[in-house]
Amino acid sequence: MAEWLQIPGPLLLVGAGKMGGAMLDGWINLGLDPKSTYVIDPQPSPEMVASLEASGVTLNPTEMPMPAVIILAVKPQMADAVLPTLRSYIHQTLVISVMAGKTLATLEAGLPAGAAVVRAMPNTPAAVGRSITVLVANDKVAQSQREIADSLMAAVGEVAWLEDESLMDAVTAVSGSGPAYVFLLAETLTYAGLRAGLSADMAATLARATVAGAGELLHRTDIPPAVLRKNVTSPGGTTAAALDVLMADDGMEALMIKAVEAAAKRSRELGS
Ligand SMILES: NC(=O)C1=CN([C@@H]2O[C@H](COP(=O)(O)OP(=O)(O)OC[C@H]3O[C@@H](n4cnc5c(N)ncnc54)[C@H](O)[C@@H]3O)[C@@H](O)[C@H]2O)C=CC1
Ligand SMILES: O=C(O)[C@@H]1CCC=N1
Repeated sequence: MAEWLQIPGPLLLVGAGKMGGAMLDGWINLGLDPKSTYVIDPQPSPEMVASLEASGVTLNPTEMPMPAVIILAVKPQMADAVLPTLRSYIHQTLVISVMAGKTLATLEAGLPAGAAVVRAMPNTPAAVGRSITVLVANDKVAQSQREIADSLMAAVGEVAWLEDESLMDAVTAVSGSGPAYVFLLAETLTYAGLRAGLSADMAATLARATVAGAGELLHRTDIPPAVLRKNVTSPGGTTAAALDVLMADDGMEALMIKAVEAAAKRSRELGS
Protein backbone atom coordinates (compact mmCIF):
# COMPACT_ATOMS: atom_id res chain seq x y z
CA MET A 1 0.00 0.00 0.00
CA ALA A 2 1.26 3.49 -0.75
CA GLU A 3 2.54 5.27 2.36
CA TRP A 4 0.02 8.13 2.11
CA LEU A 5 -2.92 5.74 2.18
CA GLN A 6 -2.01 3.88 5.34
CA ILE A 7 -5.02 3.95 7.64
CA PRO A 8 -4.40 2.71 11.20
CA GLY A 9 -7.36 0.32 11.09
CA PRO A 10 -10.44 -0.50 9.03
CA LEU A 11 -12.30 2.05 6.92
CA LEU A 12 -16.11 1.98 6.79
CA LEU A 13 -17.92 3.80 3.97
CA VAL A 14 -21.58 4.49 4.75
CA GLY A 15 -23.39 5.24 1.48
CA ALA A 16 -21.73 3.99 -1.72
CA GLY A 17 -23.54 6.18 -4.22
CA LYS A 18 -22.06 8.60 -6.71
CA MET A 19 -19.81 10.51 -4.29
CA GLY A 20 -18.95 7.67 -1.90
CA GLY A 21 -18.38 5.38 -4.87
CA ALA A 22 -16.15 7.93 -6.63
CA MET A 23 -13.93 8.27 -3.54
CA LEU A 24 -13.83 4.52 -2.95
CA ASP A 25 -12.86 3.88 -6.59
CA GLY A 26 -10.04 6.37 -6.20
CA TRP A 27 -8.81 4.85 -2.91
CA ILE A 28 -8.96 1.25 -4.14
CA ASN A 29 -7.19 2.20 -7.38
CA LEU A 30 -4.52 3.88 -5.29
CA GLY A 31 -3.88 0.91 -3.05
CA LEU A 32 -6.31 1.06 -0.10
CA ASP A 33 -6.47 -2.47 1.31
CA PRO A 34 -9.89 -3.89 0.28
CA LYS A 35 -9.72 -6.49 3.07
CA SER A 36 -9.83 -3.67 5.64
CA THR A 37 -12.52 -1.74 3.79
CA TYR A 38 -16.24 -2.14 4.47
CA VAL A 39 -19.33 -0.59 2.91
CA ILE A 40 -22.80 -0.18 4.38
CA ASP A 41 -25.45 0.57 1.77
CA PRO A 42 -28.92 -1.00 1.76
CA GLN A 43 -29.51 -0.21 -1.91
CA PRO A 44 -26.21 -0.17 -3.82
CA SER A 45 -26.43 0.01 -7.61
CA PRO A 46 -25.70 -3.23 -9.52
CA GLU A 47 -22.51 -1.55 -10.84
CA MET A 48 -21.39 -0.79 -7.29
CA VAL A 49 -22.09 -4.37 -6.15
CA ALA A 50 -20.05 -5.71 -9.09
CA SER A 51 -17.23 -3.27 -8.41
CA LEU A 52 -17.09 -4.14 -4.68
CA GLU A 53 -17.10 -7.86 -5.50
CA ALA A 54 -14.32 -7.37 -8.04
CA SER A 55 -12.14 -5.43 -5.61
CA GLY A 56 -12.84 -7.63 -2.57
CA VAL A 57 -14.45 -4.94 -0.40
CA THR A 58 -17.05 -6.31 2.07
CA LEU A 59 -20.59 -5.00 1.50
CA ASN A 60 -23.03 -4.83 4.43
CA PRO A 61 -20.92 -6.84 6.91
CA THR A 62 -22.79 -8.69 9.65
CA GLU A 63 -19.84 -7.89 11.90
CA MET A 64 -16.60 -5.99 11.48
CA PRO A 65 -13.69 -4.73 13.58
CA MET A 66 -14.00 -1.24 15.07
CA PRO A 67 -13.24 1.17 12.21
CA ALA A 68 -10.50 3.78 12.49
CA VAL A 69 -12.35 5.92 9.95
CA ILE A 70 -16.00 6.20 8.95
CA ILE A 71 -16.85 8.07 5.75
CA LEU A 72 -20.42 9.28 5.81
CA ALA A 73 -21.70 9.72 2.24
CA VAL A 74 -25.48 9.36 2.47
CA LYS A 75 -27.88 12.12 1.44
CA PRO A 76 -28.15 14.92 4.03
CA GLN A 77 -31.85 14.08 4.38
CA MET A 78 -30.78 10.62 5.70
CA ALA A 79 -28.52 12.02 8.42
CA ASP A 80 -31.04 11.84 11.27
CA ALA A 81 -31.81 8.20 10.49
CA VAL A 82 -28.23 7.08 9.88
CA LEU A 83 -26.19 8.86 12.58
CA PRO A 84 -27.67 6.91 15.54
CA THR A 85 -26.99 3.57 13.77
CA LEU A 86 -23.26 4.40 13.73
CA ARG A 87 -22.87 4.81 17.47
CA SER A 88 -21.67 1.24 18.06
CA TYR A 89 -18.98 1.67 15.38
CA ILE A 90 -17.39 4.66 17.08
CA HIS A 91 -14.52 4.24 19.50
CA GLN A 92 -11.56 6.54 18.91
CA THR A 93 -12.94 6.66 15.38
CA LEU A 94 -12.61 9.58 12.98
CA VAL A 95 -15.93 10.38 11.28
CA ILE A 96 -15.63 12.20 7.95
CA SER A 97 -18.94 13.50 6.58
CA VAL A 98 -19.28 14.68 2.99
CA MET A 99 -22.97 15.53 3.41
CA ALA A 100 -23.82 18.94 1.97
CA GLY A 101 -24.99 21.43 4.56
CA LYS A 102 -24.75 19.21 7.64
CA THR A 103 -22.75 21.22 10.17
CA LEU A 104 -20.20 19.92 12.67
CA ALA A 105 -22.66 20.78 15.46
CA THR A 106 -25.45 18.73 13.83
CA LEU A 107 -23.11 15.80 13.26
CA GLU A 108 -21.81 15.96 16.85
CA ALA A 109 -25.39 15.99 18.16
CA GLY A 110 -26.14 12.68 16.38
CA LEU A 111 -22.90 10.92 17.38
CA PRO A 112 -21.51 9.80 20.76
CA ALA A 113 -20.21 12.66 22.92
CA GLY A 114 -16.65 13.61 22.12
CA ALA A 115 -16.63 12.10 18.62
CA ALA A 116 -13.87 13.35 16.32
CA VAL A 117 -15.61 14.77 13.25
CA VAL A 118 -14.34 16.25 10.01
CA ARG A 119 -16.73 17.85 7.56
CA ALA A 120 -15.50 17.54 3.98
CA MET A 121 -16.71 18.77 0.62
CA PRO A 122 -15.14 16.80 -2.25
CA ASN A 123 -16.38 16.52 -5.84
CA THR A 124 -16.89 13.60 -8.22
CA PRO A 125 -13.64 14.02 -10.21
CA ALA A 126 -12.32 12.08 -7.18
CA ALA A 127 -13.00 8.97 -9.29
CA VAL A 128 -10.04 9.97 -11.50
CA GLY A 129 -7.84 11.48 -8.78
CA ARG A 130 -8.82 15.04 -9.70
CA SER A 131 -11.16 16.11 -6.90
CA ILE A 132 -10.72 19.21 -4.82
CA THR A 133 -11.81 18.74 -1.22
CA VAL A 134 -12.24 21.39 1.45
CA LEU A 135 -12.18 20.16 5.06
CA VAL A 136 -13.00 21.56 8.47
CA ALA A 137 -12.47 19.70 11.76
CA ASN A 138 -14.09 19.86 15.20
CA ASP A 139 -11.91 20.35 18.27
CA LYS A 140 -11.93 16.61 19.08
CA VAL A 141 -9.90 15.73 16.00
CA ALA A 142 -6.33 14.77 16.94
CA GLN A 143 -3.43 15.86 14.74
CA SER A 144 -2.94 12.23 13.65
CA GLN A 145 -6.62 12.05 12.59
CA ARG A 146 -6.31 15.35 10.72
CA GLU A 147 -3.44 13.79 8.82
CA ILE A 148 -5.55 10.70 8.01
CA ALA A 149 -8.37 12.88 6.64
CA ASP A 150 -5.84 14.88 4.65
CA SER A 151 -4.21 11.71 3.24
CA LEU A 152 -7.50 10.15 2.21
CA MET A 153 -8.69 13.22 0.39
CA ALA A 154 -5.24 14.00 -1.05
CA ALA A 155 -5.29 10.50 -2.52
CA VAL A 156 -8.17 11.57 -4.76
CA GLY A 157 -7.09 15.13 -5.56
CA GLU A 158 -6.27 18.50 -4.06
CA VAL A 159 -7.03 19.39 -0.43
CA ALA A 160 -7.63 22.66 1.41
CA TRP A 161 -8.52 23.20 5.09
CA LEU A 162 -10.83 25.88 6.46
CA GLU A 163 -10.97 27.32 9.96
CA ASP A 164 -14.26 29.16 9.33
CA GLU A 165 -16.96 26.51 8.89
CA SER A 166 -19.50 29.08 7.69
CA LEU A 167 -17.65 29.21 4.35
CA MET A 168 -18.57 25.57 3.62
CA ASP A 169 -21.87 26.62 2.00
CA ALA A 170 -19.99 28.75 -0.54
CA VAL A 171 -17.41 25.98 -1.03
CA THR A 172 -20.22 23.50 -1.70
CA ALA A 173 -21.78 25.89 -4.23
CA VAL A 174 -18.50 26.44 -6.10
CA SER A 175 -16.53 23.18 -6.07
CA GLY A 176 -18.93 20.56 -4.67
CA SER A 177 -21.62 21.30 -7.25
CA GLY A 178 -19.23 22.91 -9.75
CA PRO A 179 -18.53 19.84 -11.92
CA ALA A 180 -22.24 19.83 -12.84
CA TYR A 181 -21.92 23.36 -14.21
CA VAL A 182 -19.01 22.26 -16.40
CA PHE A 183 -20.87 19.17 -17.63
CA LEU A 184 -23.83 21.43 -18.43
CA LEU A 185 -21.47 23.58 -20.48
CA ALA A 186 -20.55 20.47 -22.52
CA GLU A 187 -24.25 19.61 -22.90
CA THR A 188 -25.27 23.10 -24.01
CA LEU A 189 -22.28 23.43 -26.37
CA THR A 190 -23.36 20.13 -27.94
CA TYR A 191 -26.90 21.40 -28.37
CA ALA A 192 -25.69 24.67 -29.86
CA GLY A 193 -23.50 22.71 -32.29
CA LEU A 194 -26.54 20.71 -33.37
CA ARG A 195 -28.50 23.92 -33.91
CA ALA A 196 -25.57 25.22 -35.99
CA GLY A 197 -25.92 22.22 -38.34
CA LEU A 198 -23.49 19.61 -36.98
CA SER A 199 -24.53 15.96 -36.60
CA ALA A 200 -25.31 14.85 -33.04
CA ASP A 201 -22.16 12.71 -32.91
CA MET A 202 -19.90 15.44 -34.26
CA ALA A 203 -21.39 18.09 -31.94
CA ALA A 204 -20.96 15.81 -28.89
CA THR A 205 -17.38 14.89 -29.86
CA LEU A 206 -16.35 18.51 -30.40
CA ALA A 207 -18.00 19.75 -27.19
CA ARG A 208 -16.51 16.96 -25.05
CA ALA A 209 -13.00 17.37 -26.47
CA THR A 210 -13.18 21.15 -26.14
CA VAL A 211 -14.31 21.16 -22.49
CA ALA A 212 -11.81 18.44 -21.57
CA GLY A 213 -8.97 20.09 -23.51
CA ALA A 214 -9.63 23.54 -22.05
CA GLY A 215 -9.80 21.97 -18.56
CA GLU A 216 -6.50 20.19 -19.13
CA LEU A 217 -4.87 23.42 -20.33
CA LEU A 218 -6.12 25.17 -17.20
CA HIS A 219 -4.80 22.27 -15.12
CA ARG A 220 -1.32 22.20 -16.62
CA THR A 221 -0.50 25.91 -16.46
CA ASP A 222 -0.65 28.68 -13.88
CA ILE A 223 -1.85 31.16 -16.51
CA PRO A 224 -5.08 32.80 -15.27
CA PRO A 225 -8.26 31.73 -17.07
CA ALA A 226 -8.86 35.30 -18.27
CA VAL A 227 -5.50 35.23 -20.11
CA LEU A 228 -6.24 31.81 -21.60
CA ARG A 229 -9.57 33.22 -22.79
CA LYS A 230 -7.88 36.25 -24.34
CA ASN A 231 -5.41 33.90 -26.10
CA VAL A 232 -8.36 32.46 -28.04
CA THR A 233 -9.90 35.80 -28.85
CA SER A 234 -8.72 37.60 -31.99
CA PRO A 235 -9.86 41.23 -32.14
CA GLY A 236 -12.85 41.42 -34.44
CA GLY A 237 -12.87 37.61 -34.78
CA THR A 238 -15.33 34.80 -34.16
CA THR A 239 -14.64 34.34 -30.42
CA ALA A 240 -15.12 38.06 -29.77
CA ALA A 241 -18.53 37.80 -31.47
CA ALA A 242 -19.52 34.94 -29.14
CA LEU A 243 -18.09 36.59 -26.02
CA ASP A 244 -20.10 39.74 -26.72
CA VAL A 245 -23.11 37.52 -26.03
CA LEU A 246 -21.67 35.47 -23.14
CA MET A 247 -20.15 38.51 -21.37
CA ALA A 248 -23.16 40.80 -21.71
CA ASP A 249 -24.64 42.26 -18.50
CA ASP A 250 -27.11 39.38 -18.30
CA GLY A 251 -24.52 36.85 -19.51
CA MET A 252 -22.56 34.06 -17.85
CA GLU A 253 -21.20 36.04 -14.89
CA ALA A 254 -24.62 37.23 -13.80
CA LEU A 255 -26.05 33.73 -14.28
CA MET A 256 -23.18 32.07 -12.39
CA ILE A 257 -23.53 34.48 -9.47
CA LYS A 258 -27.23 33.61 -9.25
CA ALA A 259 -26.51 29.87 -9.56
CA VAL A 260 -23.85 29.87 -6.84
CA GLU A 261 -26.08 31.96 -4.55
CA ALA A 262 -28.91 29.44 -5.07
CA ALA A 263 -26.64 26.49 -4.29
CA ALA A 264 -25.20 28.13 -1.15
CA LYS A 265 -28.71 28.96 0.05
CA ARG A 266 -29.76 25.33 -0.48
CA SER A 267 -26.67 24.17 1.44
CA ARG A 268 -27.71 26.34 4.39
CA GLU A 269 -31.26 24.94 4.19
CA LEU A 270 -29.98 21.33 4.17
CA GLY A 271 -28.04 22.08 7.34
CA SER A 272 -31.06 23.10 9.35
N1 LIG B 1 -22.60 13.78 -5.90
C1 LIG B 1 -21.74 14.77 -5.68
O1 LIG B 1 -21.16 15.34 -6.62
C2 LIG B 1 -21.41 15.17 -4.28
C3 LIG B 1 -22.14 14.71 -3.21
N2 LIG B 1 -21.81 15.09 -1.94
C4 LIG B 1 -22.58 14.57 -0.82
O2 LIG B 1 -22.45 13.17 -0.84
C5 LIG B 1 -23.60 12.57 -0.28
C6 LIG B 1 -24.09 11.48 -1.20
O3 LIG B 1 -24.46 12.06 -2.42
P1 LIG B 1 -24.53 11.18 -3.74
O4 LIG B 1 -23.43 10.19 -3.71
O5 LIG B 1 -24.64 12.12 -4.86
O6 LIG B 1 -25.92 10.44 -3.50
P2 LIG B 1 -26.35 8.97 -3.95
O7 LIG B 1 -27.83 8.91 -3.84
O8 LIG B 1 -25.69 8.63 -5.23
O9 LIG B 1 -25.70 8.05 -2.81
C7 LIG B 1 -26.25 7.87 -1.55
C8 LIG B 1 -26.13 6.40 -1.21
O10 LIG B 1 -26.56 6.22 0.14
C9 LIG B 1 -27.22 4.97 0.21
N3 LIG B 1 -28.02 4.90 1.42
C10 LIG B 1 -29.31 5.26 1.60
N4 LIG B 1 -29.69 5.00 2.87
C11 LIG B 1 -28.59 4.49 3.50
C12 LIG B 1 -28.35 4.02 4.81
N5 LIG B 1 -29.30 4.04 5.73
N6 LIG B 1 -27.12 3.56 5.12
C13 LIG B 1 -26.15 3.54 4.18
N7 LIG B 1 -26.32 3.96 2.90
C14 LIG B 1 -27.54 4.43 2.58
C15 LIG B 1 -28.01 4.91 -1.08
O11 LIG B 1 -28.40 3.56 -1.38
C16 LIG B 1 -27.01 5.48 -2.07
O12 LIG B 1 -26.22 4.48 -2.67
C17 LIG B 1 -24.62 13.67 -0.09
O13 LIG B 1 -24.73 13.98 1.27
C18 LIG B 1 -24.08 14.83 -0.88
O14 LIG B 1 -24.39 16.06 -0.28
C19 LIG B 1 -20.75 15.90 -1.67
C20 LIG B 1 -19.99 16.38 -2.69
C21 LIG B 1 -20.29 16.12 -4.08
O1 LIG C 1 -26.20 18.41 -5.18
C1 LIG C 1 -25.83 18.20 -4.02
O2 LIG C 1 -26.56 18.52 -3.06
C2 LIG C 1 -24.50 17.56 -3.75
C3 LIG C 1 -23.61 18.42 -2.91
C4 LIG C 1 -22.56 18.95 -3.82
C5 LIG C 1 -22.75 18.20 -5.05
N1 LIG C 1 -23.78 17.41 -4.99
